[in-house]
Amino acid sequence: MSMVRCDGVVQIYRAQDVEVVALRDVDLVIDRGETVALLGPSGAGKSTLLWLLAGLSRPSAGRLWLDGVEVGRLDQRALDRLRASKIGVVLQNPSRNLIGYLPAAQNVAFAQRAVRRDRRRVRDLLSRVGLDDAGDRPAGRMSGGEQQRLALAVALANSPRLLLADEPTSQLDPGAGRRVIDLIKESAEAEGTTAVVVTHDVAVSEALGRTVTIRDGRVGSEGRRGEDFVVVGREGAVQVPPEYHHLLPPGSMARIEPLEDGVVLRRAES
Ligand SMILES: Nc1ncnc2c1ncn2[C@@H]1O[C@H](COP(=O)(O)OP(=O)(O)OP(=O)(O)O)[C@@H](O)[C@H]1O
Repeated sequence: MSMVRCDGVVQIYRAQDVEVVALRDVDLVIDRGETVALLGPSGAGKSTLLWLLAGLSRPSAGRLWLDGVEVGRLDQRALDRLRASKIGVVLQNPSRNLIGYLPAAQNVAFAQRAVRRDRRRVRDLLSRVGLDDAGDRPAGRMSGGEQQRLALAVALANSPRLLLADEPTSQLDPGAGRRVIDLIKESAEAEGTTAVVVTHDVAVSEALGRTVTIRDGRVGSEGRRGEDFVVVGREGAVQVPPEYHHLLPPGSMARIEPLEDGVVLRRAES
């Protein structure tokens, strides 16, 4: 069964009189144990999608399943329970994941409140993010990079089925970034944790099993094993990647030439 299934997911923000369509008809299936890098330009809708997958808001339209359960059918309490027991989240600003006055180790332990407490896992996670000796330090007194690593330990504390992380290496040097990547991959391999990671860090996207690129609120392309593919969306729509806009600029006319295994798009001379 898939861990994540989005079926025509739409997300609209309403601020005063203005509506922003952040996601439009997102179709996406992520299997259990997959590691996915969510890529795309600023404002494309990556954080919005992550927020929905975290159960932190509900889609404006469309259907979303997490671990086989349709989110729209859960009441708030059931959704909170699903989040606490099955989902781990690293938000973009790491301090938002942490309780500043609590020592690091207690932050990790607190994240186990909905599952069985496991002190060994707390110690092990702190060690794997390179914070072995920092367990007694209040999270609020840690550097941005330390908080970012602690936030990952907190997100993994409850052995989540689904790990969601928004730019988890943005404040880390390459060595610490590598540890974070390794921990995400090892969790997937050893525990079957599905991971979806928003990132601009090439080291992260290259290390994960699959890339999904969001452009203008849609799944524009996907990459597997180093090869990129455009995705034919609903009603047959395809996004021409920006690197080919000089050949086929947005708004230009094109001819479609059928081949046996697909079609070719050629700019029509005006
Ligand atoms: N709370 C909000 N209210 C109104 N509009 C919002 C809100 N959050 C996001 N948006 C808008 O929704 C769109 C998608 O934003 P989102 O943060 O999901 O993009 P992103 O791909 O994560 O960008 P970045 O890489 O810069 O973080 C943008 O146009 C953004 O301005």
